[in-house]
Amino acid sequence: MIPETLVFDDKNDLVATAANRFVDLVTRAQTERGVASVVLTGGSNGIAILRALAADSGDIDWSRVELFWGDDRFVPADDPERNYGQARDALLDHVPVDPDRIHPMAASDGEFGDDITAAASAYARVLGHVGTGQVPHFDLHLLGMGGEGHINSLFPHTAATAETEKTVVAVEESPKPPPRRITLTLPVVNRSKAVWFLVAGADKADAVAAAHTGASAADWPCAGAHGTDETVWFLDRPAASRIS
Ligand SMILES: O=C1O[C@H](COP(=O)(O)O)[C@@H](O)[C@H](O)[C@H]1O
Repeated sequence: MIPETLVFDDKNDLVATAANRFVDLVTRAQTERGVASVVLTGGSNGIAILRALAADSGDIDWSRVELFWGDDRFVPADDPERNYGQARDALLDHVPVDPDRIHPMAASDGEFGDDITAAASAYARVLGHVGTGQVPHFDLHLLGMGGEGHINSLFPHTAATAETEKTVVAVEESPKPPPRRITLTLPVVNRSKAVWFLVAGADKADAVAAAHTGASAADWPCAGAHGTDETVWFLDRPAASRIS
């Protein structure tokens, strides 16, 4: 399926448009299936869209949204690096989400202590136990992206990016700090109906171009992610500068 690529003059417009489409997609999923399932991401734009939704989330019924994370940093719960904590500050503390439908990854001082492998396995069980007993076909998976093309905590030329069986893996030596992370794998990302990339900045232009020209996921992990129904790239002009 050909991805949809939207280019914005202004990063604020990128975030505002993605937030509006988030509202449309989630309310449509709720009308069709009752509950909408969404995978959140960290990073600058991943958190900016949550702030926009805290200000205006239209007709979303937050009690019927199931929330997961694509990755998180394996640090103490109160560490500002936690994607979950940032999502709480930006959105979750401001809307009436059902606490039973919020599924964060474990922190390094949580119930699995410092055992990151146990924490990753536990998240795989969480994915399997919500709803149908199978890993969900998420309605939406949001993705930020690094300049080297990483998505979630899937970095180029790593075992995590090459994983084809496990749904969730531990990353012990992330090239981007902090080094210890938990991440969904590409087979799980690609079960999502919609995959949206939220990308701004000239430092991301090479990775955007690689993903648009059929690069390998090993070289550019972003190139290996796509939705079953739609893949949308929300780009600012500098990030889009190397695609025609
Ligand atoms: O480390 C991470 O980085 C990416 C992208 O971050 P950005 O600030 O360059 O947009 C993010 O999507 C991922 O969840 C996070 O753990």
